[in-house]
Amino acid sequence: MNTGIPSFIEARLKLVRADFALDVDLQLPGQGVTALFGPSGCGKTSCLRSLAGLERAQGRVTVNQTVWQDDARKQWLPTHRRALGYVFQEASLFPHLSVQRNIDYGLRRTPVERRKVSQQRAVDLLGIGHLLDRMPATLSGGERQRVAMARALATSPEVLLMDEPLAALDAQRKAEVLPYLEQLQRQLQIPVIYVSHSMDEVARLAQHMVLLRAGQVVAQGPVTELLSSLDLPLAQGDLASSMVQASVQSHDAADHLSTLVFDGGRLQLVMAHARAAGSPVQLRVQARDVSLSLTRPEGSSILNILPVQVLDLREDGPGQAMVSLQTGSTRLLARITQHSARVLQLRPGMQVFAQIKGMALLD
Ligand SMILES: Nc1ncnc2c1ncn2[C@@H]1O[C@H](COP(=O)(O)OP(=O)(O)OP(=O)(O)O)[C@@H](O)[C@H]1O
Repeated sequence: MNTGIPSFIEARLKLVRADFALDVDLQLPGQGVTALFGPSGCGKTSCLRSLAGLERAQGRVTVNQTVWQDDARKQWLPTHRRALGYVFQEASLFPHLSVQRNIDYGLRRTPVERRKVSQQRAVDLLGIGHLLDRMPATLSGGERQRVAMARALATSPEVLLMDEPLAALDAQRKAEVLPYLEQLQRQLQIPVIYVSHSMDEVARLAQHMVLLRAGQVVAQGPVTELLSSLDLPLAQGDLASSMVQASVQSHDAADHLSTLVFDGGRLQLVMAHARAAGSPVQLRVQARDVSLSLTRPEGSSILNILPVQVLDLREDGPGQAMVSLQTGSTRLLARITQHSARVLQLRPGMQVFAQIKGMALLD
């Protein structure tokens, strides 16, 4: 949405290669995580490298109203003069320097008056205090990546650019690093642009998303909106899902059942480990796990039944229909058969009941 107020990051970039052209116009927020998302080869890395000045795209880039590049005015800041931190897929630490000295190296680049994140803070946030004397070759992949993030943070960047920082890690190491990324995001006011092709990662980390395809922006906006927009490929097919931001209201220890509240109602979820009342909880609800009925089902084993309004519906492959739904400000998707959509005579604006058969806890 163009409000006339400049976004924190504005980038108009064109890059032409033999078999590929990047042509994007980005307006990105100054807080939270923005995911650059799309299929392999769509230009995510090229876009990130162009923002950093590691790739010589044509156009204009401003960050917090500082011009990083403006070809019309022949302005170009080289990468080392852009206030950014860059984290690559494979941690690129200096092998001959200890963890401490790797971090010092990042810090030296930052003039004292621009230092907002102390070295101690960066070390604490990434939980690497016990690793400072170690050499990079002795670290696990996950630890190396945490050090790389701390080094990037210690430069007090205006923006952190991360190119699939978890891609080289196995599932267990990923699970180890993800909480640090979340922590970093919650505790600091530094916006992160995060390249990923994993929807799980995006759903868990990002609030904002740029959807790329063949070098072009298909859509950009809040993740929850893009996920449930029936015009976009994310809300199509068997893997479509929506997100619910909730918080814990109470926990029944006997049944391990937590009651969660969100803008749109209440949900109940079995949680092995109780969380304190008020704790935030992020849920992913798959469209195929949501069914619809015209009246509130009685005597069902399904715990979560919500009154919702039908926003829109589309055919979604042979015999299937995708229905977008709203309750409060929360959007849900239901993937049902076209037969059922016809029998229920579903139309935009109708009030129905959504039964949620399952949901995944994302954090
Ligand atoms: N240095 C290069 N020289 C020539 N072509 C390149 C170069 N780097 C990338 N490309 C091409 O540019 C296109 C975009 O690549 P890019 O790496 O930006 O995509 P991506 O979305 O990040 O992909 P992936 O998810 O696989 O990492 C691809 O067609 C790729 O083959």
